[in-house]
Amino acid sequence: FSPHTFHIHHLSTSASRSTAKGLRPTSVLSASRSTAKGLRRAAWTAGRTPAPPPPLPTINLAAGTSSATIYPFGACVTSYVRDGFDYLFVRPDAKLDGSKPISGGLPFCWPAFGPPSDQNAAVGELQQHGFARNLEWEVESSGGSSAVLTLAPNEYTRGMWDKEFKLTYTVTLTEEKLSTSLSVANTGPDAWSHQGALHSYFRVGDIDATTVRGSFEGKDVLDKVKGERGVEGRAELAIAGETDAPPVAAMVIPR
Ligand SMILES: O=P(O)(O)OC[C@H]1O[C@@H](O)[C@H](O)[C@@H](O)[C@@H]1O
Repeated sequence: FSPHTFHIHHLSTSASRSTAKGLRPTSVLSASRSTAKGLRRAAWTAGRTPAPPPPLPTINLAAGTSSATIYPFGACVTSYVRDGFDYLFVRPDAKLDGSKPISGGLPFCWPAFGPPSDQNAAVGELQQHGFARNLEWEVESSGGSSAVLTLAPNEYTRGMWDKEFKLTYTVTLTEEKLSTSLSVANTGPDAWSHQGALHSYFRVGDIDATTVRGSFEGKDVLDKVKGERGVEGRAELAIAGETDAPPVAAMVIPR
């Protein structure tokens, strides 16, 4: 068994009530890209309301022989074990101390997915992936096989994004299935646009035997490894090397 991982972005936008979905696999980052990412992340986390001191608290769910682990930090499900197999993957270099978002499991990108852009009605200059992954969520209820977590604005979010909202994330485990549901409420008087993406890390047993099917064909993609835009010609993706090519439409809600 050799563990590999790929991300799958389940992405939706709500700018014009349209939705966009994108699937994007990736593997190991090159050193220079990783360094650049680290610097951007450090700038982003400076000034954030601190996470609780490590070790971060976790919520453990159980249903029969299945189990799941959730970090209220980022409302991130980091483990889902069924029949002895953990379907989720946490990157070996992931930080689990609140110093940066958790790179693993089912992290949330909200209220933005793509990088800062003056073309983007939803996010403007907001940091790529938004701020929901950077914050400790409230645990509204937890026990046995389900948990409900919420996130509301604070000084940190208002400093970047002056919108009023309430996010409610419900995680439910049964012996056969893990279900997650995110509800986004606008609690203020003004309309706003946003994007939400589950930046999922799945564990796979054999990357050479893995393909990802989705509505990729004909989509403009930004190939971040090659540093160029292109059009995806395939409907089913095999992973032959480092892959980081999100669909362009998923990254920006046009103004
Ligand atoms: O924030 P994380 O979980 O470390 O994920 C980072 C990845 O996020 C993706 O959205 C980007 O396309 C990648 O370039 C980047 O490496």
